[in-house]
Amino acid sequence: AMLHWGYDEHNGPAHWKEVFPVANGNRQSPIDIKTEETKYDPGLPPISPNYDPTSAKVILNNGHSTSVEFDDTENKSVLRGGPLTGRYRLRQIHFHWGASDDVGSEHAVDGKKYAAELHVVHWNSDKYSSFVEAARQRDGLAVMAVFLRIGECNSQLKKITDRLDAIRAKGKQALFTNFDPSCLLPHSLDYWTYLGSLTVPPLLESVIWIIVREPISVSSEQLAKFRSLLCTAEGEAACCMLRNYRPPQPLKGREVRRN
Ligand SMILES: NS(=O)(=O)c1ccc(S(=O)(=O)c2ccccc2)s1
Ligand SMILES: [Zn+2]
Repeated sequence: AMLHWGYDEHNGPAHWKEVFPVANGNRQSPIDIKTEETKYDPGLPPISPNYDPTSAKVILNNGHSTSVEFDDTENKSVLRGGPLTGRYRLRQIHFHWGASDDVGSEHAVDGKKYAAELHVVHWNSDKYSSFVEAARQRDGLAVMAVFLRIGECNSQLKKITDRLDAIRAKGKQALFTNFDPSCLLPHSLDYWTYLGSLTVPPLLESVIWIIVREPISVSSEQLAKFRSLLCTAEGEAACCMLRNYRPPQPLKGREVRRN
């Protein structure tokens, strides 16, 4: 069976069930959102992110993606509203992309994949006392997803893509502060929402997904910088992080609501 999970032929999403049987569970993510089958819910309020730029700490290459990690020791940066009950504390943001611009997002919309997808990860700090505890609960995590489509250079995203050469190898991190991830959100925060899971091992079924419907732009050159990140540590034979998306999973009767 696979040694370390990844996105290659020998350790990719088709193999993950060998070590993480929940991969075949009833609320796996991502999904293909069939817009005609989504249900309008007039009771769904707007989502309201409220982030403090001083929460940002480091930018990291964890070998599977690049993430910006936030200080989540207090309720300084939280997401509330939408399908959520109470406050969900900002933990980290990260990205998914593909080997070419025509694929890369994890969620799809009527079978269409975007070039990449931003995930803004939060945990239920009103009900649980730690991220790790929350990650094991059905309502423990809330991930806001934003699609990236190929277009003009995204000046806000540039704050991240310009730092990637400092963290090329797996395990490398660099200081990254004074950053409010709201700057990456589109004008409209209209969304779809459904109950799902982490899209990476351990694939925990603890995520309330909030998929923002309006995409943001990214240039082809910016996206190429993500692909030049390495999945390997310094000193190891270099291997580029060409793709890191899981394909859509069975809906298994779940409802997708929209506001
Ligand atoms: N793609 S995703 O949004 O589902 C996701 C990937 C990784 C995380 S995590 O680092 O928060 C994390 C959370 C729990 C366990 C391990 C990592 S969340
Ligand atoms: Zn993700």
